[in-house]
Amino acid sequence: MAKLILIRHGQSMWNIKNVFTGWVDVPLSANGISEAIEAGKQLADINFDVVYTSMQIRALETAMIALAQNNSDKTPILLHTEAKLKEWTTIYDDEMKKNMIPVHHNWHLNERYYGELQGKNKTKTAEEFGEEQVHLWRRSYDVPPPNGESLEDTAKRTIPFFKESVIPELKTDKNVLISAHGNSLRSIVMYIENLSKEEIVQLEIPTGKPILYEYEEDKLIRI
Ligand SMILES: O=C(O)[C@@H](CO)OP(=O)(O)O
Repeated sequence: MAKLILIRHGQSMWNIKNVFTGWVDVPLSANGISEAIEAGKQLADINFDVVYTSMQIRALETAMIALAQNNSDKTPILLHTEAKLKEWTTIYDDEMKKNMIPVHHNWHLNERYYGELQGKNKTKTAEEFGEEQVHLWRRSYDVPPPNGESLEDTAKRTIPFFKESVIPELKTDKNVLISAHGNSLRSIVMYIENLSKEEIVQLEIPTGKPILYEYEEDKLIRI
């Protein structure tokens, strides 16, 4: 039975500083690296066939560090899409293909774009605009932060991508790892688990803790 694992990146350097990050490309903290190692140990016996990450370094680092703990002996290989890099990519023979895990990085999985809040301290922003307003910006489904994306806007890019790229892999019995972000993953979990606009407000996804699903008869069941 195909498995789908979602993981939010490990703690980033701006998670520690409590700063809105969104599309700012901040790396993992030392603690975030440890979280990715721990997650990788937990997933060590899953033989992954394909990996999807956002374009952001914290998600890529998390996937690669976690896979360094894997028992499968396959090599995760980042597939660049930029013209020159693609041109230089080797064509692998079947034997090599069996021993590699293609890693696709795609902006559709990027964190929710946080607009004018990016780079601002979360506590100070709540003091300035009020707890309630900031909570709406952070967790509601359809209230966008100033000049940023609402979760609904984020879902408009994550869900078509998930349906077009990830579901077909699961249908062909592939084990898939998605390494992404608190809110881009909230939109995906909302879709998979059919959560309402009210329920999604409550959903928090911690850093570096894998969420496991099994794909059976066109359904994803959390295990
Ligand atoms: O800053 C961000 O991009 C996100 C995730 O860390 O913030 P929030 O805690 O509001 O989901």
